[in-house]
Amino acid sequence: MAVYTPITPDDVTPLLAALQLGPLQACEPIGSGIENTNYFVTTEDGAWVLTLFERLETDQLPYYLRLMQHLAQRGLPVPEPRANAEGTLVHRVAGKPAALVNRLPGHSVEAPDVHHVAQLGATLARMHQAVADFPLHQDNLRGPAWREHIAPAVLPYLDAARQTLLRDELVFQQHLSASAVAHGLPAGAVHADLFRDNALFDGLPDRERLSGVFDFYFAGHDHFAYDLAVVLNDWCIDLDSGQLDPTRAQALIDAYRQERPPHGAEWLLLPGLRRAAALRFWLSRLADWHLPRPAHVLQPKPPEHFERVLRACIDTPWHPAL
Ligand SMILES: Nc1ncnc2c1ncn2[C@@H]1O[C@H](COP(=O)(O)OP(=O)(O)OP(=O)(O)O)[C@@H](O)[C@H]1O
Ligand SMILES: N[C@@H](CCO)C(=O)O
Repeated sequence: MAVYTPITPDDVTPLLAALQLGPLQACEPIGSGIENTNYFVTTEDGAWVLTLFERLETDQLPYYLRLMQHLAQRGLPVPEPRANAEGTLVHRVAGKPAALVNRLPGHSVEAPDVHHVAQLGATLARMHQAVADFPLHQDNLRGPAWREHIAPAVLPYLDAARQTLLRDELVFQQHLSASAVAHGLPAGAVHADLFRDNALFDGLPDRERLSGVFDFYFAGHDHFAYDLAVVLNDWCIDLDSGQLDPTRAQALIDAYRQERPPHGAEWLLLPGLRRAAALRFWLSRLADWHLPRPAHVLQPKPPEHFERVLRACIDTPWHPAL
């Protein structure tokens, strides 16, 4: 249950007035999610999600909220943060920085099939195209600099074989990041954490439509092909083995390239970028597991899953059929 900051109607009413929304009808805590406090809020104008940020500070939020606004205003299925009369997207509720976004319909899909991943691939490509004129910049805060910083902190918790895997992979990734071909890859503001639990599908079984993509709070500037690698490593992985399911992966890639045909170098580097993506989540899960931040991560996710994904990426690199 992720409600770190309980709120009452009296906490929400001033915000609704500032956002020119009708009177509060309901306000229910959302149980899922581990990072922030989230509430479903209903007014006569519609259904909303109120997020009270428990980790990010007010001055860190505009990048993420402006990116969501940018994508939503270009027709992507992304929640749009509601602005006050001054155009401000970051508000304050119960002493915490807060945002109010429209509530998307649907539910998350735990076992996606080719139909789901194809829709996700097409939407991801449209997101990558839509950020061409996004004016803000923030580095991916879980990118190479963070990787080099966090690895020594988790290394002492690993056995010898895992230490070797981690050290070798850091060296491989240093070479990849420094290569001329990597520097030439198309890049922009990317989601960088678009896992199954950050998308919603709506509609009849077998005909479900992607209704939304949310949780942009790890977004940053990175290669589009890296974002694609993050998505492949979650949506197209067999959770029992950590192996890529080539049928789903090919369906996702086919849908992606119909919307945005990637450059040759993006295909060339995809196996290495899948390794970078697996390493990023292995490291963050190791850090959450061994170095938990007080009261923030209640249920750390098992790091071993991404260790297996990383080993599978190294042992059986996958190249899509083009
Ligand atoms: N705009 C939205 N429309 C509908 N449901 C939403 C929306 N935003 C969030 N939710 C619901 O709230 C839940 C929690 O949101 P989210 O995953 O962003 O939690 P968090 O704690 O902020 O982040 P994390 O997943 O990193 O722990 C989601 O699983 C989803 O069910
Ligand atoms: N999607 C991440 C958590 C948020 O970064 C994971 O599964 O480890």
